[in-house]
Amino acid sequence: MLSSEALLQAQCPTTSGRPFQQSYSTSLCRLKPSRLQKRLSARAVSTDEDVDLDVSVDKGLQKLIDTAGAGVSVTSPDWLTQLGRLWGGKSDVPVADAKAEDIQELLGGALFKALYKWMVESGPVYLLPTGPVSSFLVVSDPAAAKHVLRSTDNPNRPIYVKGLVQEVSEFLFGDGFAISGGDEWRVRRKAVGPSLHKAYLAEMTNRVFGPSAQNLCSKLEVVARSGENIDMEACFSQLTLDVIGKAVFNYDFDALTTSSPVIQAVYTALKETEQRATDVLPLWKLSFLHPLIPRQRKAMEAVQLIRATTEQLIAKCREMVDAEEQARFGEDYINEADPSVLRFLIASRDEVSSRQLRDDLLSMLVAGHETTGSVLTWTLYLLEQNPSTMAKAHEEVDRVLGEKAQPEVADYQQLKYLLRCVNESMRLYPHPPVLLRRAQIQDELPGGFTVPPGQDVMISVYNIHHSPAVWEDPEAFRPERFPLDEPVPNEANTDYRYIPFSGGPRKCVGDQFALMEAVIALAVLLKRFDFRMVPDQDIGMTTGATIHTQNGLFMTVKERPRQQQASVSGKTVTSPQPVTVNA
Ligand code: HEM
Repeated sequence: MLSSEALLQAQCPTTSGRPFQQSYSTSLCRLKPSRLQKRLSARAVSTDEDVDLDVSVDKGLQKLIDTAGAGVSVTSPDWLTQLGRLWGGKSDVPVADAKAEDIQELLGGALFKALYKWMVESGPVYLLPTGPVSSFLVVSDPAAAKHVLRSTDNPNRPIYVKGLVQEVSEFLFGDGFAISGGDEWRVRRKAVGPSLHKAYLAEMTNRVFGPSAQNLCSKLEVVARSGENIDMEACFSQLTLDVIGKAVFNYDFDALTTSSPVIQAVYTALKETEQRATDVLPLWKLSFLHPLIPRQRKAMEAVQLIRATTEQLIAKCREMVDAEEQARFGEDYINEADPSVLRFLIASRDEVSSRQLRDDLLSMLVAGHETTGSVLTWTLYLLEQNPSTMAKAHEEVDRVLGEKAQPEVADYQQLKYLLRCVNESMRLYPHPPVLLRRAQIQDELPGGFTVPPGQDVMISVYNIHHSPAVWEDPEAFRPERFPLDEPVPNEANTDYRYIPFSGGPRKCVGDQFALMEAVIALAVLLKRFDFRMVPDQDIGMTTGATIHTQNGLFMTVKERPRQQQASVSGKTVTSPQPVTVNA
């Protein structure tokens, strides 16, 4: 295997340190706006030719707007590449040869796949022009990714910030700590992080992860009896909303049995953040236009729904916390009736505004829902596609669970192979597939690339995880590449070759929560059922912050032979207990 440094040197000569963005902006500013707009309109591509707009914007711009609120992003048509070449100065950083047709077939699909193609052509560090005054420095090298991630919001090395992520998702996360930076972020992260302590995760295992998965089993039982098929991606999205609702707010969305508008709202809002990041003309920056643009209207409606839900839940919880409980607050504080993150934060008497609390909790709701849902979707898909791996997973689940219908914490620790299946699935399908950062000052990446101040950097986790220079046989689903007697893979023990939860100070705060939730859900489901893909299905791939299928993941479900299943009446089984706000 090539080391990351060797890969950099072999494929990418060093740059002379030209400030990329500055050279684009100054050069392009010389173009008359009307000419520029004409060019943009001519090249803009859309998947929806019949966009129905009730706004009076320029015809050419209409194609950039997606009334569906999902699916259309426009990035780097080839004239921008040519401009990149023309005004690229003396820099040796390769400019991606992005052709409109490369993008066209991926629109509404998996745009991050184009990043892979350009990595193969241009090397692990290249420049991707994305607009008249913007570009991304795309990084697909573990050493460079490690450097950037560890220098983000690092008080000792404050080089990178979230930058564009903050700009494009502020409408959703507001003051939430997932997008803030500097001291503001540090204080909030210190307050929220401890809420996910070990005792809390153990409590979640028994009260939330297992019982919620059992609720999904009840739904699947009906499907198994009828012989119909079911969209497992939708099921996992419902399951993870139920889990995060109970874990963060002690609230049961009951998404598995009633349709919850929050699911669509979260998807619409996340898709909007992605679209904002890749729009050639950032109309979203003109907030006075929002009421006139259907896509923006939809996004704002989605955010209002999520905020209103969060505010109601906080108000209910505030009423319940009394002084006695606050006095009992300690590092591993758990309220027996309500062990939620919300209760923890209110009981900690954290001096924080209602808005800050709302946005922090909203951050956790959004960050912890779709991500785990997508991990479950792709893990089940990969297991179904690889029968020998599925057989090993079944064997482990049956052996470890025995008569139990759901694992306890000690069992979770024994479900090592299933955890490696989840780890490997997150290598092949990382959520999100790219991480964004912005350089605040000039920097130099390992390998000698100079990053000018203000440069947006896109770390392609997907590329790192799929690069043949980093992984042997990268496209194969092989959980065995992470041996059971070695530590669970993470960014530190793989030297940033494996970064599904990011790394450095901004690493995911819910990584252990998510792994436990996913493994427990899969164990409960595999114990009970056999899953088969509906034949001749084109599941496709698209993104909305996480990697989704395009058409759902339809499966038939069959109860496994009785002797392998748990005895639901057995003493070891923790029966599902619905969590309610008033509990
Ligand atoms: C498998 C599921 C999950 C995946 C793949 C995932 C992935 C990530 C990644 C990659 C980041 C870092 C983004 C960056 O560096 O720009 C992140 C941040 C974050 N995640 Fe997760 N996450 C998952 C589950 C969760 C859960 C369950 C929660 C909450 C309980 C959560 C809460 C957060 C928060 C609050 C942040 C922001 C942290 C900060 O900026 O300090 N995530 N997640």
